[in-house]
Amino acid sequence: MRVLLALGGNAMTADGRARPEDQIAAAAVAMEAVADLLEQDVDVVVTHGNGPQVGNLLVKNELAAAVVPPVPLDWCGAQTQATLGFVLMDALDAALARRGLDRRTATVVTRTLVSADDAGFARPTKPIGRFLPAADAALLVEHGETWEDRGEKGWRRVVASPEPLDIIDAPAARALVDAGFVVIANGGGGIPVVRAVDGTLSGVEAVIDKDLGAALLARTVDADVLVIGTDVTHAVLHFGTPQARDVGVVTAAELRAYAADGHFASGSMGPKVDAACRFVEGGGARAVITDLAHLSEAVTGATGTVVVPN
Ligand SMILES: NC(=O)OP(=O)(O)O
Repeated sequence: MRVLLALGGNAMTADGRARPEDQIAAAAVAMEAVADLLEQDVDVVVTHGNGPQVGNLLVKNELAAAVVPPVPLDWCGAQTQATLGFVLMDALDAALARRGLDRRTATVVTRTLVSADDAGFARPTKPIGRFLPAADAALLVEHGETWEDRGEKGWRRVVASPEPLDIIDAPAARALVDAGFVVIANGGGGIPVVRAVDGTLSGVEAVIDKDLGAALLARTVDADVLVIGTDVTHAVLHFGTPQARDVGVVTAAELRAYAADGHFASGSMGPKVDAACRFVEGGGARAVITDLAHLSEAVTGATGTVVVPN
């Protein structure tokens, strides 16, 4: 069995501040689960989010712009692929060594094609970086940024998030998987690039949704199961109300109907549900949404929100 494991950027950052020590601790938990699966002869490919991390890098760039040249958002995304790849490889190598497993790990810097005409460029939807109180966010809106009320945690900056169309570097990831490497690829949904009429690629300032990128990568590497690791054990109906109810085993059609009824927040559970449905609608056997502590059980469908074909 081959599994694509998508780790949430928020789940990797404890309180959302994305301190290095929190990310290292979360990577250790997640990579123990990966090592468990490898020990059971399950083939694992890993991808990860970068929302908190790429937002923090953008702020550092902006604050330091008078001192050193700032870099664009797609460069920040590329930097998060390298940093999180490094953290995950260190954690995975340690977990493999404890079990005496002889596997090599590799991170692929991954570009993902988007359309320059994508409606997402005109309407920012992807939450990144830290949460702020409404008054602080209002000041940044006056400076031209787009911020959105994200509920009880506060306001969060939103940026363009075009649809992922093609994972340019999937062949490299696939070759490494086939050669026996445990591969980390398409972090942050991939570095968004557009193709000019002459065929050349160039980065664009956006952050792709990593769950939608994961659904595409999972099909590209022929994964049987997509597991989306986040900070909750299940998708929840009537979230935050006395009627709240975990979603267990569900068909893609049933889950899409719940989504159409407004049960899942945009930029949060919404894209995870969409990605899970896309994966099974495209031929995947099962997609599971759960937290980092339940990753290895989730692969068999024993826990979490388990999305199955209609
Ligand atoms: N790129 C992305 O979707 O990251 P998060 O999962 O951290 O929001």
